[in-house]
Parts: sequence; structure tokens; C-alpha cells
Amino acid sequence: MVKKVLTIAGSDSLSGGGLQADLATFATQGVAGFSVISSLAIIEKDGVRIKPVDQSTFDAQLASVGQVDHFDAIKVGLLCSLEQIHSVVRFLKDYIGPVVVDPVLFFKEGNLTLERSIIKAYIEQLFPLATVATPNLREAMSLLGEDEIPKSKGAALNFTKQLSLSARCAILFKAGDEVLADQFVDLLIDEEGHPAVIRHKLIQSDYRDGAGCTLAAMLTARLAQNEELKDAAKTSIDFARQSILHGYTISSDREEGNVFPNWSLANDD
Ligand SMILES: Nc1ncnc2c1ncn2[C@@H]1O[C@H](COP(=O)(O)OP(=O)(O)O)[C@@H](O)[C@H]1O
Ligand SMILES: Cc1ncc(COP(=O)(O)O)c(C=O)c1O
Repeated sequence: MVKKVLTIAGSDSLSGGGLQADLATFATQGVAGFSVISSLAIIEKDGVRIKPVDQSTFDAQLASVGQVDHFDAIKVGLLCSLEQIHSVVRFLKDYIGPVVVDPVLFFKEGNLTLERSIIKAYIEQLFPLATVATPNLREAMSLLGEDEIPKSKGAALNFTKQLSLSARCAILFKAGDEVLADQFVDLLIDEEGHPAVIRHKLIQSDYRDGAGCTLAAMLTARLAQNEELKDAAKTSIDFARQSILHGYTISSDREEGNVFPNWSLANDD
């Protein structure tokens, strides 16, 4: 039976994240990918412009994918307004299955301007419908209203626990390289509240655009295949690392480049 996986996400024409990275990642797992587009992210030399799709078009896409009998998992990426969050909340209320919410509140390519009400809606309405949420450091800080970076493993774990309690879902916190020197730290509080700290070697690379989307998309695909959350998290971190190690430049004018989720399918010559 073909596994069907849905991503609700923005489009990034430069493929440094968004539904392009999600569908590429799903393909490596042999699952069928479906999409609802929230917005067009236009990445320019000096920042990001987001063009949300109008609300009725967004809702019509959700109604369209509502024709599919069942999705084996759903990923939620960039949402641009309270109205979009409310529509997704309504859609998910009838859904039974794994939901991964990647709260895209910041872009590596430039800042997004976010209202406090959007953060509140993530915490109070969207996360409680998720199996797991995957904030990075800056996202976790703004979700918790904290302005101090957690500077030890214990402090980062506390952060993750607090987030899991207020979000009422499991949390995979991509704390990054500012907690421990020379290491990347990812922390998990699973559905039962069990902690896991995954420390791995920091990769020095400028080709990291799309790493977060790739990680969350892999998590979604593995949960669709009934993998336990902790195992799926480890697999997804390994996959994100490999995608960074196989990253590529898109232009000699840009220092930053993309991760390459399809590395395992590529011809080497
Ligand atoms: N420099 C790095 N070294 C090692 N792993 C990394 C690095 N950057 C990202 N990763 C891996 O990729 C995952 C997602 O990337 P990250 O850049 O943290 O997400 P986001 O795009 O949401 O900020 C991380 O949780 C981590 O496992
Ligand atoms: C539509 C969209 N969603 C999400 C992201 C976040 O990407 P990342 O995985 O680098 O955090 C981007 C980045 O450009 C994007 O364009």
C-alpha cells in the first residue's frame, strides 16, 4: 500500500527549503507526496519576500486534499497569517495520524516579521494538535518569550521541557551550536515526556539552506512508516547531516547554498 504524506508549506523557487525540500525528501523514502501551498517565498539577494496565497485559495487547496481518504502523516511548515493557522487547525481537528509542525518563524535568508498573536496561536491552537514540533534556537526562544540563550545541556533540556509543557506535544528542539562549543545539540522530549539529548559533530558548511525543512520532512516520512519518534528523530538528524554534507552552491554570487536531500539518488559522475 502506497504511503501518502501531505506537506502544508510555502514554495521556495530557489529550493532552499519549503515544499521543494519536503517533496524531495519524501521521494527518498518512497512515499507519495501531496502539497498545500501557503505562500510564495521570494528569496532575493538581501532578504526574503513572502507572498501569501489568498485565503480562499488556501482553503480550496485544503478542501481539495480533503478528498484523499487518509494521509499517513502530515507536515506543517510556513504559515503566514492567523487565518491560515485557523484553517490548518480546522483541517487537523478531523485528522488521526502523526503531525509534524515545523514553526517557520525565522529564515536563514532574512527575517520574517511576526505578530505576537501568531506565536500565541502556534502554542495554544496548533501545537496541541501536533505529534511533535521542531523549533530551532531562535524559534524556541520567541515561543517561550526568552531572551537568554541556554548555555548548557541542562539549560537546553529545561527549555525543551518547558516548551513541551506549554505546547502539549513532543518537541525536537534544534538547539544548534551555541549551547556547547564545537557540537551541534538536538534535544527531544517525546510523547511520554522522556528526554534524549543528541549531540553530534558540528559541520562547517555554508550550504545549509533547507536543513530544517529536510529534517522535519524526513521525520514526517518516517512517522508515516510507523517508526517510533525517538528512532525517527535520530534517522532524520542523520539525514539532515548527510544532506548538508552533500550541499551545493546555487550561484557564484551567493555564499550560502542549499542542502541536497536527494544525495542518495544522484549519479556521482
Ligand atoms: N552545522 C551543522 N552541523 C551539524 N548538523 C547540523 C548543522 N546545521 C544543521 N544541522 C542538522 O540539521 C538540522 C536542521 O537544521 P537547522 O539549521 O538547525 O534548522 P533550521 O533550518 O530550522 O534552522 C539540525 O537539527 C541538525 O541536526
Ligand atoms: C517556503 C519556505 N519554508 C521554510 C523555509 C525554511 O528553510 P530552512 O529549512 O532553511 O529553515 C524556507 C527557507 O527559505 C522557505 O522558503
